[in-house]
Amino acid sequence: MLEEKILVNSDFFIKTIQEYNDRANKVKIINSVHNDETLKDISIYLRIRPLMPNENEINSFETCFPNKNNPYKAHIYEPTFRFDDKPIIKSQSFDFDYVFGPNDDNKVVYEHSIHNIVEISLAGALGVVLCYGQTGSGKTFTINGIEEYLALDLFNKMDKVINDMNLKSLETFNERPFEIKISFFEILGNQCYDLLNNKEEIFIMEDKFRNIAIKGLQEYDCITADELLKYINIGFSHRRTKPTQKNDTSSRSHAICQIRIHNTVINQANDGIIYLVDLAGSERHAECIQARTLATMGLKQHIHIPFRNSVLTKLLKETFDIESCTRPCTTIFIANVSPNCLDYSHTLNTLRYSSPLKVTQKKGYDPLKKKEYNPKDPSTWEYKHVVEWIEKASNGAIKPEFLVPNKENGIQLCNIPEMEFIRRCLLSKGVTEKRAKLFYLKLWGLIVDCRTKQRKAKLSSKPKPKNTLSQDE
Ligand SMILES: Nc1ncnc2c1ncn2[C@@H]1O[C@H](COP(=O)(O)OP(=O)(O)OP(=O)(O)O)[C@@H](O)[C@H]1O
Repeated sequence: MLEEKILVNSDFFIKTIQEYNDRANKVKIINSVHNDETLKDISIYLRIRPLMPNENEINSFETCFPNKNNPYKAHIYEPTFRFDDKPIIKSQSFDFDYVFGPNDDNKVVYEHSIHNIVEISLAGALGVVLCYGQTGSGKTFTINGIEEYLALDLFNKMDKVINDMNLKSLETFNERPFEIKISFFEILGNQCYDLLNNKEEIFIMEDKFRNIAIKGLQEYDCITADELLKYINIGFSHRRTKPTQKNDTSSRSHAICQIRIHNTVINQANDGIIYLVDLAGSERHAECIQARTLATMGLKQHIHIPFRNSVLTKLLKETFDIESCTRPCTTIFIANVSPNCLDYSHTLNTLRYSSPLKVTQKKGYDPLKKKEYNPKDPSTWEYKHVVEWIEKASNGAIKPEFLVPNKENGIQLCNIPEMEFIRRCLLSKGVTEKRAKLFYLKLWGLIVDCRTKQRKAKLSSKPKPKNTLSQDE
């Protein structure tokens, strides 16, 4: 058996991989254009777990490593054999928005990749964290750890946000400006079950206005971080698991923790939502993410996003369907892998699948190149156009100095979450919450119209079959 042969030759492989890896770490980084500080629409991270004690016992060794000098690169080494049975190594490298190594604990993962989501969802945005990978690669370990830090962070950050948003100055301020509600459910094939309500069946449905609603789901109000954590732990303990060779408690379903943040001071605003998703292995959602990242890259042809094909992607439609999404949305995709030599082919699959999801711009695409000004497309507006639009569209009622105090351009204006947008509008004298909400919808009407026109234009420019992603199955 190949596995036995690999383990028998482990001394050779360990030594050779070490040499290869030392060499890979010495390669100079040229023109690396990563910027960790900016919160992108979609970020793709890799997490390599440590070897487990039971793997060490059988003489297993590591084949996947983060680059020591370039945190955006990972290397994988295939232990294999020549035709004459001589052991050899083949190496490959993959790029990510960041690579977490076996020594990075959940706190590091949380602080580096997730914590920004808390602030934006308190301001009304949508934040989605998806963990993906083969069985036993550390998905549940990661999402569980993130949930614990997030629960504490959410309650800690509330005071800061109340001050930053100046909520106390609003007439409608009350003692509990944010209500935090949690629900926890699992998706098993096309069926969904409420993990906080005796696994009752629930239904994810799309109404005729294409809004998604979950029928039958119980939500629990949490006053403290401890309460939030208590529900998270109950949800996890009720999840369907089955022992596998790799993992005694392998998950068979997607587990989704939904945290809804309702702002009681600015009632008109949509709630901020955080989804934490522990995925059972399936590639349908990754296909949607892939199509979604392509859709943001300025490609000429229309990219079809097959989000209606699974219950999960239907639920997370706003994440995937950039044309109908009416609020800022941030998605964090964490690919989890095992470094164990015996998991080599699964790990390579995950790397091959997830690394290209990272938004790599098309040749010749320059995100900094100025787009030609179009009064109907906010993404082309400079600050002066934003000011013009605010004054004209609000008949002078909303003061640009309050809505865009940092001289925001059109893209930045569209990225202001709803609650924050409404709050800024309320700083102009005489503006009511309802009027502020209508003004927000006016802006998003423009954005959606513009996206729809772009899609139609792309559709009419007849895509070449080899580049399209339009087959649903
Ligand atoms: N980064 C890590 N550090 C330490 N231990 C880890 C790490 N990642 C995973 N583990 C351990 O590895 C084992 C498998 O992890 P986990 O259950 O999270 O895998 P999984 O990908 O969710 O598997 P499945 O899909 O079968 O549910 C667990 O015992 C977990 O504690």
